Amino acid sequence: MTTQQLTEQIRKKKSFLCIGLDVDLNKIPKHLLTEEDPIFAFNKAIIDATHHLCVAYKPNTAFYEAYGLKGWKALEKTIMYLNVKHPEIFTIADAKRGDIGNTSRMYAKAFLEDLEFDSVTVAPYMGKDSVEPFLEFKNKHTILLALTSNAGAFDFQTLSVNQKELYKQVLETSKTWENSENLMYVVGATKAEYFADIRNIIPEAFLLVPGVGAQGGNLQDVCKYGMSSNVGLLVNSSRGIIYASNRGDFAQAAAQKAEDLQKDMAQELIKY
Ligand SMILES: O=c1ccn([C@@H]2O[C@H](COP(=O)(O)O)[C@@H](O)[C@H]2O)c(=O)[nH]1
Repeated sequence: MTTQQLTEQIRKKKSFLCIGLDVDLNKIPKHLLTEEDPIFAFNKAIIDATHHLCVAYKPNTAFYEAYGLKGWKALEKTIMYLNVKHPEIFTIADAKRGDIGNTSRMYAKAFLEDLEFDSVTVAPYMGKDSVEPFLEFKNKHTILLALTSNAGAFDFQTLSVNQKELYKQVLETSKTWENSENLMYVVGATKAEYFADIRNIIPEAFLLVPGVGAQGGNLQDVCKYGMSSNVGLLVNSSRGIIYASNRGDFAQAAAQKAEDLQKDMAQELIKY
């Protein structure tokens, strides 16, 4: 999917919501545990109830890898279901990969070619040759960790390197890489005061913004400083939506939470 198509979907649905599919078998409704594939059954119900309210889904691969082969199968079924039933929805493999080039190429193939995700999250720490193999895929996107939502972001990302904060150096340097037009960036909603500086360096790039809902980030602040002329934001909520209820009404409860966020987003889209 191109970023232009993504912006069109955002305008059409009046939403830049990304729903995180972080499935924990200890948190899903008990009655689903008797299903042949409880993870997929949960995801399918959530997708069926929410697809009209969001423009992206983001399974965090940790929640699938933790269940071994069964988890990976459930991830494969989920992405296939999305690609067949809702090809207009942007998909993100939140895998946070990155290794020497030879290995990154295999990660890129796994997520962008084999599983056919639209994008994958990648850590910048190993530099240019670890990221460029992901960028080679046409109309696919590499979402680089820039300034993450957790407290540990201040351990390294905001440290000064040659008089510049490291996350700013990541933004600047990554713009020089081959096929850098395929880059998006992760910036946490909990760091809204940094968005203006970030937009000075990357005015139009799409930002994946986790941290509203369970982590306490504020949507209005993110939009005030982070929205670009093409919107340029995908705001993610995972636990705050998918675990709204653990009873029979879980999918409707998730849809209600997603609709609350979508309505707030529609208001923000009018403002900017
Ligand atoms: O900086 C980051 C990068 C990734 N994440 C991931 O996003 C979701 C957030 O889940 P919530 O339940 O809405 O808090 C999760 O998969 C994280 O691993 C992030 O939170 N911050």
